[in-house]
Amino acid sequence: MTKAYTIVLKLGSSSLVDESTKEPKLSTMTLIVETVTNLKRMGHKVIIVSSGGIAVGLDALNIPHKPKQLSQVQAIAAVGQGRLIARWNMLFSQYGEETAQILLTRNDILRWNQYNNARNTINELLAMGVIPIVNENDTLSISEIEFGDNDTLSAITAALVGADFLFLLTDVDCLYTDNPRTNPHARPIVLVPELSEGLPGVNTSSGSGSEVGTGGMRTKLIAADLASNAGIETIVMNSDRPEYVLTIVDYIQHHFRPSRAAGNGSQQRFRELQDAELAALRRHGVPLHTKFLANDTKHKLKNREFWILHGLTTKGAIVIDENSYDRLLCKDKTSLAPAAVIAVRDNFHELECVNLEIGRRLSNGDLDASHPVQSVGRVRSNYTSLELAKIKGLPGEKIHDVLGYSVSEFVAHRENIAFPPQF
Ligand SMILES: Nc1ncnc2c1ncn2[C@@H]1O[C@H](COP(=O)(O)OP(=O)(O)O)[C@@H](O)[C@H]1O
Ligand SMILES: N[C@@H](CCC(=O)OP(=O)(O)O)C(=O)O
Repeated sequence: MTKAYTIVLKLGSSSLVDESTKEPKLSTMTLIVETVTNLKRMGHKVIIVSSGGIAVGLDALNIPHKPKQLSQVQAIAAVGQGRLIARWNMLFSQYGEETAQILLTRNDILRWNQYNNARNTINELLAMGVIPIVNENDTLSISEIEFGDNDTLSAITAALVGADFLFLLTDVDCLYTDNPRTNPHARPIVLVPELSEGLPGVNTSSGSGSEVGTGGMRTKLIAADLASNAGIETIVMNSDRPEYVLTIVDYIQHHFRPSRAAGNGSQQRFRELQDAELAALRRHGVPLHTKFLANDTKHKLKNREFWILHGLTTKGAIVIDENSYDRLLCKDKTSLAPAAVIAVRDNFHELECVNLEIGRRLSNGDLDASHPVQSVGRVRSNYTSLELAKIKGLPGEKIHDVLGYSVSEFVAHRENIAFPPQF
């Protein structure tokens, strides 16, 4: 291996804790520590996203099942997170490696400078040779500010630091056509060139396979989609042989020739793609895993766009007309004027992140309720929903006349508008 990569390794709870006894899987953790140490010695930078705080807390407090009450879960996480990080520390210290704990909620990346601070801190740790270990701050997290699952958090972390690879280590070998725990006929999916085209014949609806996991394969697909949008390749693999991370990185670098342009195609084409890649894996002695290819540079989101689309929680919606949307998309990149706005939905404060939707305008200027609206992107609005309801449809110069003040002639400045990659 020659090129130095930045690699995010996400470990699910079921990989770190026995799902029934809740006892630590120390042998797996040791293998992970060895793998991370080896990757570091090869010149790669590694960030761990470690689940397991709640599962470890359940074990420490002798509580058999995760309670429903939020405050109890938060208390359990406070106990478990300390133990979890102590375990990682103890194992890494055997190899002379230093670790750092980073606990995040969406509140911590609410402002652009906070998001950048988080990046700077992680980069500084990497430069110091320290291994950052990230988890959601479950003790303080409530639904409004939570990432919800560590698959999503790991994708956001990977995008934050501009990683090359995101490895989701879990308790199955790869993505299958169906849950392999319940369907013995489920077939492996080893290559996904284009997640946005959907996955013909793949069912991930059964959720988590273990009592300690969150989200199952569904949240891994969401994470892969986010990472792909940020230009990061995602790999789903089994955590029982973490040293295979090295084999897989080596295979991707030296043997795998991605052809994302081909897309997934029809169900028949998709199956052929799987057969061809399975044969290649066997030929090169590479273990089963799923590769989700990344968007190319042209279709990859810039940092700030990623932050607006995926880092921030969204409230309400601003509905604009199609022509205004086309103007926002075009190359000269205009800002969003109040004249474009047809309707405002739900309540939001200024500079909160709001869904941007397109709808049809009736001749009286109102929204045509008989026509479906379509979500197209997100904006950070300069005005609250109440203010916008008063100034919608007006030219920017009229804002002062109506409100008695004007923060800006635009509803949202260009830098606060983001769209998913356009293919
Ligand atoms: N199509 C599928 N392919 C593979 N696994 C699936 C699929 N659908 C559901 N699953 C379940 O997803 C589980 C992995 O997710 P999860 O339990 O959340 O693990 P982790 O704790 O590693 O995040 C598997 O154990 C499996 O039961
Ligand atoms: N933040 C939580 C884990 C949440 C989560 O997504 O769990 P998992 O599906 O096991 O990766 C914890 O530390 O217990």
